[in-house]
Amino acid sequence: MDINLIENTEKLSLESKDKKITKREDYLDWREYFMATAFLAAKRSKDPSYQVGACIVNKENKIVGVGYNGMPIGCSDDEFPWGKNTTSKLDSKFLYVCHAEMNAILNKNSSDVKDCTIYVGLFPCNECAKIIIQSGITEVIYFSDEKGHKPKYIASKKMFDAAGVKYWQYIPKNNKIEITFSGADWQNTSSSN
Ligand SMILES: O=c1ccn([C@H]2C[C@H](O)[C@@H](COP(=O)(O)O)O2)c(=O)[nH]1
Ligand SMILES: [Zn+2]
Repeated sequence: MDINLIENTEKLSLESKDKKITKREDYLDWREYFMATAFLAAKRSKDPSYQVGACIVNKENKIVGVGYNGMPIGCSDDEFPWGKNTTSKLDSKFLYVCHAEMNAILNKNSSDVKDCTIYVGLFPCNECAKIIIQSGITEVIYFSDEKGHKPKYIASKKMFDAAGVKYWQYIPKNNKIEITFSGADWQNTSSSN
């Protein structure tokens, strides 16, 4: 083989080995990751009208609790009611459903949730606001405030303001985050080693 060709091939392969590999840039940032976790949890909800998820995060960016709105343990999703406008209040979901925020707090895997942030799909109602305040959570990041005009939700804001709990609306960078189970994503980018 031509000696120049061999030298050039070796030089080329050295150059490609030395090329600096940089990090991926399209990774989820922390906030996207936590709000997406709340949205994923909401997919577990059986409520036909609102599926709400919540994700609690500590100061070290560790998830310490996740929850969604659902019937209490032992109360069958098939036997307890999901309706709202029922003749008897006893037959409506309102008396039974555990809210996402309450479930996330009760599901905590740490000793407490003091100074944590809660990510929620829907701004918390007054009952959840009370539990959030009493649990020591100091920040609420919510996606939708579509019930914000209702007295319950106005009461939440009054309580958060009085208790010094910060709250603000999350505006997503991406409208969609896709999860592909096939693994094709990394097969296209990994090296042959
Ligand atoms: O702070 C909240 C407020 C509401 N939810 C849940 C409870 C219900 O399952 C739905 C709301 O349904 P409506 O039909 O609008 O009453 O959302 C919650 O988890 N956390
Ligand atoms: Zn609530």
